[in-house]
Amino acid sequence: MRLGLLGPEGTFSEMAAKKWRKDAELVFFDDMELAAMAVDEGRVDESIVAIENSVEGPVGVIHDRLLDVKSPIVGEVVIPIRQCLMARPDASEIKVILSHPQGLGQCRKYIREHYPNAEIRSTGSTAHAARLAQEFPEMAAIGCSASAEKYHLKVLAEGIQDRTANYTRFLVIGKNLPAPTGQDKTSLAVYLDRDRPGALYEFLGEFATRGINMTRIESRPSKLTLGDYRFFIDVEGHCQDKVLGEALHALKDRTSKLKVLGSYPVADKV
Ligand SMILES: O=C(O)C(=O)Cc1ccccc1
Repeated sequence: MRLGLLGPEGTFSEMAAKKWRKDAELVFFDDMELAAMAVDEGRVDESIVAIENSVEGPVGVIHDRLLDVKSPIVGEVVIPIRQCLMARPDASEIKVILSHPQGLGQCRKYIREHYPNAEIRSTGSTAHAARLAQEFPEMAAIGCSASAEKYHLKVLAEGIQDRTANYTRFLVIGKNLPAPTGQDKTSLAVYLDRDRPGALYEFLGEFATRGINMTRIESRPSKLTLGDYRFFIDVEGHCQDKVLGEALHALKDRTSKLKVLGSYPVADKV
């Protein structure tokens, strides 16, 4: 089983990948979008990508990318995120702080208070930041303690995220839709006619009237014009469940621009 993810070694994505599947062969990509597309391209059997964080919010590019990905979402993994600041053991004064935009966004307060004059630079991943900090003594990286170990860096501070409770949810993209388990979630993307009052209300009404619980709604720009959006919606249930199946059927009659991204078992609570 080949599992694609954001690299290099030592990312939070690797932590999530190991939680999802202990024995997979990990295939690292330079950015998450490449990992998201890798199943469609036949490079891997599954991919794992971050979709949202409890402090910093959605990973926009992955939402947008899911519109083109043909392979279904087959699972989700939630992991706690504890951010560390790390630098070479012989680090000089820290002039530059590096991390993935999600890492920087989760530690804004810490950076502002402790390194108000540092230059902030975003990198492809937290492990990529650690790898750079290994080369330059004036740089520090924000990432997980595993990457400090991996790149022989000293942890200068631990648990520096703005909120102690900090969780990231990852999606697994795979080849085949898993069978219903009774504890599932379905992810959808929809583009609605914005010039009609009540379009979203009516759309969501198909769930509400059937007693289907919505667990998430996210809007993303359609990229067509300003003020035009797509909605990413998660609801409880599997698309092959009777009631949700009926709701989806009714919705497909309402709009041709509905994509079922996948149905998958709800992640274990963390
Ligand atoms: O860069 C990483 O380590 C990732 O896997 C992306 C990410 C970054 C910060 C928090 C969660 C996921």
